[in-house]
Amino acid sequence: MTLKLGCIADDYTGASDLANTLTRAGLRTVQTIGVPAADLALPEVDAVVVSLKSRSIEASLAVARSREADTWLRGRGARHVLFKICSTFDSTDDGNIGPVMDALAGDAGDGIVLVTPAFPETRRTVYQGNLFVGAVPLNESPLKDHPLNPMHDANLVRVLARQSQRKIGLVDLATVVHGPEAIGHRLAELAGQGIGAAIVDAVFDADLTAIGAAALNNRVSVGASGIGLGLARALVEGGHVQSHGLAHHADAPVGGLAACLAGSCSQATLQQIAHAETIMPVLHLDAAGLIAGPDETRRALAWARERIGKGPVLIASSATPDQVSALQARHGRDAAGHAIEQAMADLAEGLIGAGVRRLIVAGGETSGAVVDRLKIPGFLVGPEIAAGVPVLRAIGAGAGDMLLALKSGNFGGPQFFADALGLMR
Ligand SMILES: Nc1ncnc2c1ncn2[C@@H]1O[C@H](COP(=O)(O)OP(=O)(O)OP(=O)(O)O)[C@@H](O)[C@H]1O
Ligand SMILES: O=C(O)[C@@H](O)C(=O)CO
Repeated sequence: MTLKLGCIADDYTGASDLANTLTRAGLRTVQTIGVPAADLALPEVDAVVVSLKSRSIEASLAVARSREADTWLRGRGARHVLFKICSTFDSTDDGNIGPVMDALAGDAGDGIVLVTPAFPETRRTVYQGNLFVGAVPLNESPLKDHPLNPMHDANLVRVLARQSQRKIGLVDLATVVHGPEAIGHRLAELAGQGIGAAIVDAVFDADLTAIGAAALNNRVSVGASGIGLGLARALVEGGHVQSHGLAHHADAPVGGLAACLAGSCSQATLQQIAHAETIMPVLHLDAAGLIAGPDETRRALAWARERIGKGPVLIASSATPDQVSALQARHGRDAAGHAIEQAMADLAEGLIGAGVRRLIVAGGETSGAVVDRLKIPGFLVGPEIAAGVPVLRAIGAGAGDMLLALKSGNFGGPQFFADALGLMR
């Protein structure tokens, strides 16, 4: 295997978002869970997206795991490695975007790193270094209420400067519109001024093409699926990769029962759960009960077993920002988050034991806990359900023949669960 592109994603939904984007841009792509074991039979691919659950862990651990993935990817031919972060730059002043970027760029010998979370297809744009979610700045969007990484500053030059040892600069839109050479010249100018990373503006899809072409001149870049799209286009248009379609049998039916789990508390997910209540049984979990002990998950599994033979069900811990804050005040943010993630993993394990083979999970951290518990080593990419969310087919020993969808909290329309079930047969 000689990879044309290596990617390290800081959560599992973000990894599947990127794998979806690369696949649709013509790259044969596989998503792995962690650095693959030697016995994982990978198909011939152009790109590998190594999923880590590293977005909200201690920074030094995120750095160590990311460097392991970087070594594995470069050992299989990847000349360029994209560190895939959230399009809403989910992080705190303690990291982990800055520390991981510093480590990967230092290992690669890159004097300056191109950074952009822009992904116009999902209405994430960057202008003068400020991140917009739709029409509002990041700090006025629902991301200000994120349970783990509330975002209170839209200016990414400031945000990254608080996390990184490098000086952070800006490549503005007026430069980007003049193409990859102009971007490259500006990056060189900034590097000459001692700048070690630059937030790069992107508002339109065409900006991603220029940015991707410029990024390939370096060995590391940082961003979301938007820069991934730009990198893929540059690889195909530069003749480095022949464009391909979906992996063989990635979308073949598996049959079996279906279920949905929601741990995301995003505004989009809450809307999707409300719609799901019009088409399937939905159980709203007692989050405090999940933290208290196993009784709540036992109750939920019994509820599910009574119903899943008749059709899909949805089980949600999701709650409004006020409810989340109240629970976190009682139990602590990280402790509450971890306990609920593990409870959702317990539920997933129980649902698989009850015959579920088609599983939809809403939330990045929630997906990480579920996939780790199910010990799935990797995924092939199937059809796209919504922007940034593909059907995934489990691969690897012990995975069993399963279809999953790992939905980023903010992605998908109100009918997402129905749309996903319609594609996961
Ligand atoms: N009722 C609740 N109260 C407090 N925390 C909750 C509740 N339900 C879920 N959580 C926690 O909130 C966090 C949700 O994070 P997760 O990454 O799963 O979703 P997300 O951030 O919306 O998705 P993404 O990362 O893909 O954008 C998890 O730690 C989860 O355990
Ligand atoms: O880029 C995004 O917004 C998503 O892929 C994500 O990272 C969700 O956790």
